[in-house]
Amino acid sequence: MKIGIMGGTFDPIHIGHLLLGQFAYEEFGLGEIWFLPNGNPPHKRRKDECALQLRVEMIRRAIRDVPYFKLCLHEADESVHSYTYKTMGELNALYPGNDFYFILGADSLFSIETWKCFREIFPTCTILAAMRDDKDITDMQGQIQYLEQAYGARVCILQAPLLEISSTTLRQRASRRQSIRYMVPDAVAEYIRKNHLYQKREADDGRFGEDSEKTEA
Ligand SMILES: Nc1ncnc2c1ncn2[C@@H]1O[C@H](COP(=O)(O)OP(=O)(O)OP(=O)(O)O)[C@@H](O)[C@H]1O
Ligand SMILES: O=C(O)c1ccc[n+]([C@@H]2O[C@H](COP(=O)([O-])O)[C@@H](O)[C@H]2O)c1
Repeated sequence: MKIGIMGGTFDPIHIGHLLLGQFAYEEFGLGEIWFLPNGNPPHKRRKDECALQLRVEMIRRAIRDVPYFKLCLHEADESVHSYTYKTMGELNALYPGNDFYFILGADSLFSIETWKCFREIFPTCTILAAMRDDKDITDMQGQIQYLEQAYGARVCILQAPLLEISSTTLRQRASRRQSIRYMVPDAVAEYIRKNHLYQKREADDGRFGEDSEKTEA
């Protein structure tokens, strides 16, 4: 089977991630998309980060209605750093009949040479790279050609809607008690609200996320 791997910190998961999964599934004829939350990402250490268990719960809620979206807990260990080269090597060994497609945004494609043992990633998967932020198609094609020639990487452009949305923006909006509706699935917004995630104050005054009971107009 052709498996898409959507790796990320998912703090929190948002519709940008889900759309990448959906478009990769359709465009490349994938059988399943595995959402792979990293347990202990060495490249992302922040004071306000959510514990792995909470990030996983948000993914569960985000993907529960989509039969071909799965949760992959292979990196779900906060006691060790998560490294893609290691994970992809292990997934290939564990599931030898599958072909893996690693899905990422342009920011990740341009920083991949800073990843640990990054050369070892390329033989384990085809990379599906989506455009993001300030990188345009010419930048992307240049970077793809470079990675192919320098390392024998297999990289394809993933045509997905360009969305200026990030987990950083969502954490900021949540901490300011601005709505995150439409940027995350309703079930994720509800989970964030109920558990007071990304908020400094303990109590929920009901304003957050505009998810309090509807009144008639
Ligand atoms: N809006 C988006 N468009 C394209 N790719 C995205 C988008 N959001 C996230 N990605 C990609 O999804 C993968 C996982 O991203 P991650 O979980 O770090 O989310 P993020 O929104 O980039 O988080 P943060 O703002 O905390 O850095 C990365 O490869 C990233 O490039
Ligand atoms: O292996 C590494 O050194 C490495 C460095 C940066 C990012 N990654 C992986 O790239 C994916 C997207 O990461 P991020 O930072 O956007 O959440 C996710 O699966 C990370 O584990 C991996």
